[in-house]
Amino acid sequence: MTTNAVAAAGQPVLALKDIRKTFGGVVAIENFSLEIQPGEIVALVGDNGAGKSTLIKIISGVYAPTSGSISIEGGPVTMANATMARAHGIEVVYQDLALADQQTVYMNMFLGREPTKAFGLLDRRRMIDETEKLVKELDVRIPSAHATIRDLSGGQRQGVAIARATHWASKLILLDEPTAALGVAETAKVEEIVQSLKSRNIGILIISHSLDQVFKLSDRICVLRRGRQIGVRETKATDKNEIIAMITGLQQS
Ligand SMILES: Nc1ncnc2c1ncn2[C@@H]1O[C@H](COP(=O)(O)OP(=O)(O)OP(=O)(O)O)[C@@H](O)[C@H]1O
Repeated sequence: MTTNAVAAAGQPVLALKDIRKTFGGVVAIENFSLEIQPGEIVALVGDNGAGKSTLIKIISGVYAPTSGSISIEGGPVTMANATMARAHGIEVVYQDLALADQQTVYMNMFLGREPTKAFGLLDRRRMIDETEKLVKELDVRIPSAHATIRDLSGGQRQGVAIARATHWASKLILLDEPTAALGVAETAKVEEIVQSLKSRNIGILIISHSLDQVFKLSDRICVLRRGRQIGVRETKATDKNEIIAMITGLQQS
């Protein structure tokens, strides 16, 4: 084990402490603290406007928190922009699939981070090999690494987006409503892929409006209401009624 690995052992991949974010007079997030362990899936739930997207944007370097701290494997970091978050091993998968439609699957896996060989030429062989290996491992069923994104179904595209995040994320993947635009069978396939990421020892934070999905995938559930962290529950030790009551602030009968 390297010194870094020893230092990191037992540390959460991500620790947020007392995060607060305001937009002018609007308090979008207050007093938010959460730790995510390697191999853990944490679901972030809350009604519209609860602050979920704001939190994802803070973790991925899109917004700076107004106050509070972020640590990766125990070391404090500043996430000044999205590039910095990526350099810290954090990748985001959005519901609207930030893929280049006209490009092949393998080009999409490396967008902006293409490996090169002599004279700055793209190392296409390596891109194709790495793409094929990963889509096989994750069982993303696409015709080929050469397929063009626009010819794929929504589920296949989301599979590619998750594979890309998996390729680059050494610490954490943020999934923002990854199945919102998908049908039933495609959702099931994407859920299977997300589940399989646990064995890669990275942390996963997933935003979902589907409590079925949250209960199927997560180890813990974190509830936000109007920017406040209402509580975090072990998924096995709670039920939908309790989570709905936490989301709405109303007792379930
Ligand atoms: N750029 C911004 N400028 C001003 N206010 C903002 C901005 N982004 C978010 N907010 C406010 O912060 C609060 C949290 O919004 P956020 O989008 O994070 O919620 P959400 O839980 O992701 O909601 P949804 O489920 O509808 O996407 C809301 O009151 C919203 O209006």
